[in-house]
Amino acid sequence: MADASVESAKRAAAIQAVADHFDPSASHVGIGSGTTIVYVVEAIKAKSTNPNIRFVPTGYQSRQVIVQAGLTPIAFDSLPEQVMLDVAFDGADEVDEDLNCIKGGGACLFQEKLVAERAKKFVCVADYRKKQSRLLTNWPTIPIEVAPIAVPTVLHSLRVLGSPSPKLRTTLLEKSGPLKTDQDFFIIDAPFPSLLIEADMASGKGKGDGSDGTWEVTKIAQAIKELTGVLEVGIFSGLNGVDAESVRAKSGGRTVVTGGQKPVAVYFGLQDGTVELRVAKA
Ligand SMILES: O=C(CO)[C@H](O)[C@H](O)COP(=O)(O)O
Repeated sequence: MADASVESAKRAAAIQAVADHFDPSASHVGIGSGTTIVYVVEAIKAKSTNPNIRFVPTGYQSRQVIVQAGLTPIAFDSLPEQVMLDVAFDGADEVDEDLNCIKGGGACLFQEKLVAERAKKFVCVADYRKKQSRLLTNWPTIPIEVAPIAVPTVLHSLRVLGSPSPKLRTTLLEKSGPLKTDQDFFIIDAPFPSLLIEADMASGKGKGDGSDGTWEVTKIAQAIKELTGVLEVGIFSGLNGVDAESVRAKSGGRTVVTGGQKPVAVYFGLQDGTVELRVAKA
């Protein structure tokens, strides 16, 4: 059963995030997946006056939420090539102090990453349980979307990378979510020791490349993504949309930046009813 304090924390954070980042004159808005996003859509619906806005879902559940609110969905692959989303909102399973996120608790990470990277700014909304200083503190595992035929080899490779007991997801987590993804792939949940951020490497807390048992957020995401059979990894790290755009602009548009996965802002609903904001460092 939903915990009332958690639910009101999600709602408070959603209302604040939408007040700060949803512009009713926007033309395209990304909508993530999960339970928190329902409150975001509720707040958007209350503020939206423009019938021409198109909402881009991150999967089946997300599309249902958009349609049930009476808003108009548009499929990600129907977006004209030049169109960027004005903003994308999504939940997260855990967020560290550099705004790196773990996502995929609801098995939607692949489309969530496509949508986040397509947005000029990506904004996360979460309750207090998700607010941590390092990833893999409270949320135990990295969700990884894998082709069914590759599950045994990816499980083996994850153990080689240092995950003590990666497991194929065969039961629902506490939240609702399919065991097969919208792509008909599987999810492996891989535990690792809590992940280092750049400041930890600078202060000598570990090499962060797995050689001493420590992994830095982006390095483990890259190492897992390189495994054949892995479609996507539920770590959102690297650049945020604003920084990615400035890198592209400086190269005259010739650099394809894989990134823009990180939120520019995360709104945490707290237990006392207030909302705490974490923003990207300047
Ligand atoms: O990544 C996700 C789904 O794959 C969700 O955004 C994440 O799990 C947060 O969900 P909730 O808002 O229900 O806590």
